[in-house]
Amino acid sequence: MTGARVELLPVAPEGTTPVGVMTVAGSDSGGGAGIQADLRTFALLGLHGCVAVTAVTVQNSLGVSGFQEIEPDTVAAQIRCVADDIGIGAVKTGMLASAPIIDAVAAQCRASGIGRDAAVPLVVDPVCASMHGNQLLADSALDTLRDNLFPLATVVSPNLDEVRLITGIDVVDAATQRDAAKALHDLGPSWALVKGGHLRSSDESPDLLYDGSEFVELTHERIDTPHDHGAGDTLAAAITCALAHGYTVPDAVAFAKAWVTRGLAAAYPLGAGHGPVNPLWRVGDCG
Ligand SMILES: Nc1ncnc2c1ncn2[C@@H]1O[C@H](COP(=O)(O)OP(=O)(O)O)[C@@H](O)[C@H]1O
Ligand SMILES: Cc1ncc(COP(=O)(O)O)c(N)n1
Repeated sequence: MTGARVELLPVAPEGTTPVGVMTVAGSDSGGGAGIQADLRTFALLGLHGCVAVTAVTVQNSLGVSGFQEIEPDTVAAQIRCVADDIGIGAVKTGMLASAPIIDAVAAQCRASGIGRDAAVPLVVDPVCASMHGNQLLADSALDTLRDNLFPLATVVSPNLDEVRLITGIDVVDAATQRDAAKALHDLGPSWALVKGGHLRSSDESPDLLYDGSEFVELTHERIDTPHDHGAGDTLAAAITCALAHGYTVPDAVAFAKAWVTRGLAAAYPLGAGHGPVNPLWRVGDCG
């Protein structure tokens, strides 16, 4: 299957330093989501990707059978040492696993000038569970996520299950999607993005962005594929790349939406379960 043409980001000439971005996320041993998905998008969009590992998941195409968290101080130290030396154009968070890790990440972001009121934009993808339903964030961490990380975010990007956990709102149509965007925005991010990937009632994939005054609707065709592992990570990673290039949030999300849709159109089977969103189409495009 081929998808629509995507306008790409500028690429640094050979031998010059590309724009840098960082993901603060969990490792997916199956290579479909988490850090592996983020780095794939960072690289294929021509950015230099840095990583703060939060957890190591034991995961394949069928699900997550366990994970080991990284010490909160070690997570924060990874952010600090990269910010102090390499510099970062934007940061994305994904799986954060626990309240102590969220607290450490939020404190380090404040200290390193990362966040909505600082120089470096912060994309918070509040990963709570895998697409297979395996829990990736402790229930006890939801309050910390809402109170300590959301107010720092330039944009938050929950899927509909995460919206329900965070706001209590069950999004079933355009009206409840607006209610959810308002409730998320009330938690303090500059922009709230309510992803409509799980709204299976239409032949579109409607996402809704809100900054407290303006709603921006971003809709693309729905791709008919079971291979959508890592879609949320890929979207948030591409938003992060575009923000690092200086895009506004609505332009960054519009760019990322086209990127993830193209990756879904190119998705491939893997193992016995769900294959990943596939930015590797870009390699063929280059050759
Ligand atoms: N089948 C699909 N076709 C087109 N876009 C999709 C499809 N599934 C998800 N998306 C889009 O991919 C992005 C990630 O959405 P979603 O699947 O809701 O996130 P998550 O992976 O966090 O559950 C969103 O922009 C959503 O609209
Ligand atoms: C390490 C890690 N991070 C994020 C996800 C969510 O991705 P998905 O919703 O596609 O399972 C995941 N499964 N694993």
